[in-house]
Amino acid sequence: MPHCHVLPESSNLLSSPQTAVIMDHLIQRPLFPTPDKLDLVIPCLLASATGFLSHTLYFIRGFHDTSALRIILVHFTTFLCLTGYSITQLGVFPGLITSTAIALSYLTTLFTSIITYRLFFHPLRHIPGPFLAKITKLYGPYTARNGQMHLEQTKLFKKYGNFVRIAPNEVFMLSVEGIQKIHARDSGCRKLNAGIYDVIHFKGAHNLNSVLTREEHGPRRKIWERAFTTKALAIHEPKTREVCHRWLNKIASLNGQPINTSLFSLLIPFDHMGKVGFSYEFRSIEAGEENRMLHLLESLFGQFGRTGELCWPLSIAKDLNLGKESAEFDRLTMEMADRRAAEEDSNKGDILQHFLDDMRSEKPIAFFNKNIFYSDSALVLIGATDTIGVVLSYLFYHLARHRVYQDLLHSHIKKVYGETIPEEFTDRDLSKIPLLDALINETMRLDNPVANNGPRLTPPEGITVDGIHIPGGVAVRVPGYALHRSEEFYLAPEEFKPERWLDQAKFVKDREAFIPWLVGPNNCVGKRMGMAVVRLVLAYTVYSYTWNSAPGEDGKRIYSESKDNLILKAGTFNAVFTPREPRGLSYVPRQ
Ligand code: HEM
Repeated sequence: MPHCHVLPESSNLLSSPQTAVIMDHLIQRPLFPTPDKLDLVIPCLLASATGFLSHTLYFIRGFHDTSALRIILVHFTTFLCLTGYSITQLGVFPGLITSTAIALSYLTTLFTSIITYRLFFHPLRHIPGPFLAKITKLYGPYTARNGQMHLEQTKLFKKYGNFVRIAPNEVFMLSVEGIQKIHARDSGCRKLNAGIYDVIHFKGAHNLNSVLTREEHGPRRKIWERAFTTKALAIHEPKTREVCHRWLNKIASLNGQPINTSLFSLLIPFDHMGKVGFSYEFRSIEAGEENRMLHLLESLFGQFGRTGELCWPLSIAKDLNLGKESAEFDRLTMEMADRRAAEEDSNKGDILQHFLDDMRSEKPIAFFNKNIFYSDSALVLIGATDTIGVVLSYLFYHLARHRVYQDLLHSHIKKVYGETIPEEFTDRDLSKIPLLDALINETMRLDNPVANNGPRLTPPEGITVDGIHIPGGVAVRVPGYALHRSEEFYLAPEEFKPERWLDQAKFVKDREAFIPWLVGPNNCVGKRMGMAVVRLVLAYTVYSYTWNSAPGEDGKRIYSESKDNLILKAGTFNAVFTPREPRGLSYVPRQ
């Protein structure tokens, strides 16, 4: 029987003197060979020194978010090379352990050095703020966890005062002097390396809002301004009226059913910008839902909101062409821009016409290539949809809750109905009605569309605001949402009081603290059009209808579901519209 033989043979083997030597050796050796302790000390010390030096010589200096992919690749490649080398020299396990120990020493020292510096040596250490915000930018996504960064920031100002260190190298402030020091024409603050603008571009071409230098911004802004002169606005206005009539037709067709006014508040400016920007009909008001392009736009804004404006992940996603939706939005914008560029009747007077005129001129001053054209074409939709959308959303809401203003406004606007054009309103006539602008201003004060305003980097010499010195190379902002709700600048700031804009001495403590359009060379280039659209939509609606909260609508969701996606987005609000009496004034649907 075979195993009868094996047993005696193996027992012979086990008892032989050679086997005893081998067994002794095996028992004394550890299961996995590890490098001798002494072998690791010097490489780990060297790695720690490298970690310290890479912080003090590289990471501490400047803005590296746009180099995130390169930084990760360099570190990863170095680790792979180190591991490969260690394995060839020491064998698999000792090699792996050695390279891991070296990497950990490097990273531990790097992060210890970064955290120690940020807490105890950083020039912003005297500015109060949450502990986590002082050591990591990840505090941004943390505040954005519910998509309501604007509310979280407002709370921080209440807790820490008017200057808050919101990230290791970033200060938010509520200050009128700060607005001028950061945004005025003579300010030394710039967008380059300040944060979010650095990562907003189309294949490297920044749009007017995200261009990083004044030299590039100036000529580009000149072209944009041509699209908003009095003459240009007169060409746009009939298109705005058409959109207003489509909105009224839609209300009529829904025949008293509840309408989510926050949804239509987005569809109206989106359709409007299709017409005014591209001479294109989206017809989403008729459809009563977001089309694919608007859906993508909203989803892209949502990404900004969710990441809390943390730039390096956005930069990596861009470098790696991740993000199907972003690519699809770019593709659709290119298609729309190309379609418009190919149209034979090029003299349409829309916004793109001005871009095309410069691009096709003998000596373009700003639109030097197609990517700039695409980038700014996208901005036409981006800049004018959600901004107007949020103002209309909250106007519908406030006026439903304060019905008295609907009737009051109606009594004012009916006087200018048909004054210039039979059976129509014009923006020129409406702009003479103080109550209308007071309602719009108060809505923008309470729910400032661009909730945070973009960051700017302080010049090398720094800036001093309200006696506080902010050193050079720091990202600074004045977030409009929190500013507009501060008791320091407004009486009863949480209340909807349009009268404050009629009798400013009473309720507005400092008029300079009202910045829905921002100030300085980067203020809103579309301000006049934005106001015109909101005035016309509101006037046509109030003239023809009254509206109330729909049954079951408690008005809470418009705030609880609101999102700070760079531009504020209102939550749902359902209202029921009733044709205004007497009958003669009710709306007769038009084609
Ligand atoms: C209620 C409506 C609007 C509001 C509240 C608003 C607000 C703002 C704000 C606060 C800025 C400065 C943002 C920053 O510094 O990053 C801005 C810039 C801009 N807005 Fe508007 N906007 C509105 C309507 C429009 C319209 C209708 C357009 C037309 C396309 C437009 C196009 C732009 C552009 C192109 C910029 C960049 C200007 C520059 O950097 O020179 N906006 N807007």
